[in-house]
Amino acid sequence: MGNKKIWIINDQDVQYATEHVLQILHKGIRLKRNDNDEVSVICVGVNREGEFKKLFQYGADRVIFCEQREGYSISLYVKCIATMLKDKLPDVILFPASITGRQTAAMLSVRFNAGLTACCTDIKYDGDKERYVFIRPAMSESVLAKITCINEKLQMCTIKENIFESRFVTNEITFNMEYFSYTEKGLDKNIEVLERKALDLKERVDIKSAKIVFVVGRGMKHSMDLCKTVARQYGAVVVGTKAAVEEKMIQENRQIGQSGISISPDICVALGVSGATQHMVGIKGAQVIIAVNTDVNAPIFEYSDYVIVDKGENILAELEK
Ligand SMILES: Cc1cc2nc3c(=O)[nH]c(=O)nc-3n(C[C@H](O)[C@H](O)[C@H](O)COP(=O)(O)OP(=O)(O)OC[C@H]3O[C@@H](n4cnc5c(N)ncnc54)[C@H](O)[C@@H]3O)c2cc1C
Repeated sequence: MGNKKIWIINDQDVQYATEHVLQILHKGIRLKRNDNDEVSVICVGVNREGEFKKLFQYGADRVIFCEQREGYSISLYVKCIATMLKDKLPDVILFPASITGRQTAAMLSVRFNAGLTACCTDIKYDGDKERYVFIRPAMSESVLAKITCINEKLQMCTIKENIFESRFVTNEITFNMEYFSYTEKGLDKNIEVLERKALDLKERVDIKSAKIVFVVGRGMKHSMDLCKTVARQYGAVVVGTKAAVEEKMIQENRQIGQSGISISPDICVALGVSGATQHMVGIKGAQVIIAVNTDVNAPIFEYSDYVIVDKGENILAELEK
């Protein structure tokens, strides 16, 4: 039973010590069985000493850094980390379940034939089997699956934000930096970044800390303008179901539920939402749920504090100031 190398892959190319990464870092530290196990954070991108310092303050034993000045490209990112992997052979790799993290984890797991568990809610180490055990809800949250990779040594998982807590460890740090060099050959470069554009600020809403949300479902397909107008009047953020995303009523980053985000607002007004379990897991933290649905038997009513059997449009018209 050798010493374990626990890796955390950063999903950013400038700001490395994000809250999400610090949360995963704290989990990585708790997976150490003794002082010889080592937790490393892997950073690919721009040299940022202040960010590295924060990673050490939050408990990283080592930062492995590969400088890439050309900006983010998934192919470069994956190839760079793959080269590091071959060289340094970690035992377990934890990724943020962000778009970049998920893409990178999927591509690397195929390349290395490694086990990959998506969206873990906990990780343990089984000393008898010398394997990590990845825990996550399955079958509509009715069971907790414990997943172990039995075929390959390398094991990976992705972790959503706010599953673990970050924890400041110390100001007395050692800058244990390891520099890694990777240069992509011109011909290998099959993706070119033409333009980098920041998201429209209007779209950067802080959904997680919203106090009032209007959740729209497919039933509101023809009433989105009215819904947005009324939401604005009440200072509410408009989010929705997977069906609402598929119908292009809202953007993907506003999807609530199992494959989206979880919210815990003070008031959640659900309009035209049927109440599928995959959706309800994302709003179960709401203080008060008010559901409006034309179907008296809509499952969402079972989870709601107030129910209104009516068209969503009628209720919005009543609410409009
Ligand atoms: C692996 C997996 C992951 C998933 N992840 C998610 C997830 O993260 N988030 C998510 O939301 N879903 C998720 N789903 C999909 C989920 O199972 C449901 O299909 C989805 O939530 C249904 O969305 P909906 O309620 O908007 O649509 P529908 O089920 O079509 O419901 C529409 C509702 O609107 C009502 N209605 C119709 N007209 C009106 C009106 N004028 N006024 C008021 N009510 C009206 C209807 O009675 C109905 O109840 C997932 C599914 C799977 C298999």
